[in-house]
Amino acid sequence: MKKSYLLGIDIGTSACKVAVFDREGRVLAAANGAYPVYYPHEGWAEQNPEEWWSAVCQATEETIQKAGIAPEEIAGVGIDGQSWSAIAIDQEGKVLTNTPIWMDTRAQSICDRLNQEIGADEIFKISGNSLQPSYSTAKIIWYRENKPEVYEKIYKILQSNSYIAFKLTDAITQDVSQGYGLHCFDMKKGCWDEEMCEQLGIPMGFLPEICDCDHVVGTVTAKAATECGLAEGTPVVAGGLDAACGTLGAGVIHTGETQEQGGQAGGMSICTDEYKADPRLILSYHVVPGKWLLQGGTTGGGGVMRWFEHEFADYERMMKEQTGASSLDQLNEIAEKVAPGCDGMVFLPYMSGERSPIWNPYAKGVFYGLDFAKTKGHMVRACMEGVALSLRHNLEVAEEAGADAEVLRSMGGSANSLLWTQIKSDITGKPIVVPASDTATTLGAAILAGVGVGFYKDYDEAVSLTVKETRRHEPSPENKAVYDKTYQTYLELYKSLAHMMTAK
Ligand SMILES: Nc1ncnc2c1ncn2[C@@H]1O[C@H](COP(=O)(O)OP(=O)(O)O)[C@@H](O)[C@H]1O
Ligand SMILES: O=C(CO)[C@@H](O)[C@H](O)COP(=O)(O)O
Repeated sequence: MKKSYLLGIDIGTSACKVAVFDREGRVLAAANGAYPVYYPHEGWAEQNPEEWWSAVCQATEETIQKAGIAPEEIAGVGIDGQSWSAIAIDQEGKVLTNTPIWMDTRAQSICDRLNQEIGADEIFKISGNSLQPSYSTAKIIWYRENKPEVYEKIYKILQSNSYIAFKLTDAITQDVSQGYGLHCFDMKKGCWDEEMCEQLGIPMGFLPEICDCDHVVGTVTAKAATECGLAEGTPVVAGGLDAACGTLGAGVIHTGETQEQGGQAGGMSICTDEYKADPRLILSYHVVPGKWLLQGGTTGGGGVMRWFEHEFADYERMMKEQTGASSLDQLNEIAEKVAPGCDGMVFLPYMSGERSPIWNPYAKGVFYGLDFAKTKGHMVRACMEGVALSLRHNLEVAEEAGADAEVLRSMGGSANSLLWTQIKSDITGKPIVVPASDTATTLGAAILAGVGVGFYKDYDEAVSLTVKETRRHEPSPENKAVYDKTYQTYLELYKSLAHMMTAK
């Protein structure tokens, strides 16, 4: 049977997305599978990888069925996933406990201790990243100190995409783009650093061998085929970090090109061909060989709207039954009626502490500027502007680090909002191109599979065939002038409140 299609799987924070693409990047069908984030204590955020797998199985079956193709027509599968998991599996491949995810900051005191003992500069020199609790590193040590019954059974530590690759193929892998989660990963050489592993107290035996993201790690097993509806024997590539796959799926593969992301998390990734680290930012390898991504990664992105909708949109959900407009679309409508600058309201989007560039796990979300004249529309718009202000903050720090962004290429669910994308363009003063919103990340994963199985000659060919511009936003100089003032308030607000945002 002719192998004409590629399948991409994305382990996002709010849901897994699966999509099947043809060679030109057209989406034949897509499906989502939702799962919860558990917040058992303040600062904790966990997910159950077995729930990811169930969601992947359901969404993959649904996608193939909706596409109306035979599973045998799929030439390859690529998987991408959220960063900084610490999925502990035993010798039989059983998940030993829920994994703390990238939003989880429970291990702050372990980071403080290691930064003191080893030296924050020494750790940064090897890893290109400052040691913070959101990364995988301290989570593994947390198991040792707080869950010895789990720790003593650990065979390997996996990342989100490598766990799904394992469920599909039985192969235990670690791709190069997710290496940045561990501070014993040498960010200049792209391999584990044995000495730093030892200093940090991470057994080398826990860490799978590093491979390229487009490396075929195995084929779908008979068991996985029955569970998820793929054909036994379909090649699976290692895949990579979701932000990096979304970057590829948004067409960012050359130095200086920049992705802007609005999934649960927000931020941006600037593509570079030289090692350029800054302790205030995040550095990873791109999924495209020979490139790095200098990232701004915030905790509040699309997730802010998701939270707002969940807590405050009962009315809009009720109205959906009458008008057919989704609650998110209705929130966009009321926000659009409010002027840029939100009549002085400012929102700090630090909804799970904050990652770059302030790195404060105790930071909190703040609405500033409420009065009796303010409406729900003001609150929605302030949320959108706050996320865009954190994007500008990261871009300015990246500029200080020597990485300038000119045009931003958006990806993730937030790019569905024309208003939010325009706000981001106005606040940053940068043009924004939108190739695809919901399917950019799965497209990136599918491209990795395509390059891995020889469906595409190289990344240039894959991107030129599959990535199309769907719309473009130009910054408005008038709005930018208003937002320049809002930005100063935003910075000032955190500076004034930071002394209250500390450990209890
Ligand atoms: N029309 C919209 N307006 C505003 N936000 C939206 C809209 N559509 C989707 N989003 C946001 O996109 C986010 C989901 O993006 P997605 O890329 O699927 O996330 P993840 O990969 O983290 O699961 C949600 O948090 C949601 O609030
Ligand atoms: O940390 C990063 C990238 O470095 C985040 O992008 C997370 O990987 C979460 O991704 P989403 O669930 O928001 O897509």
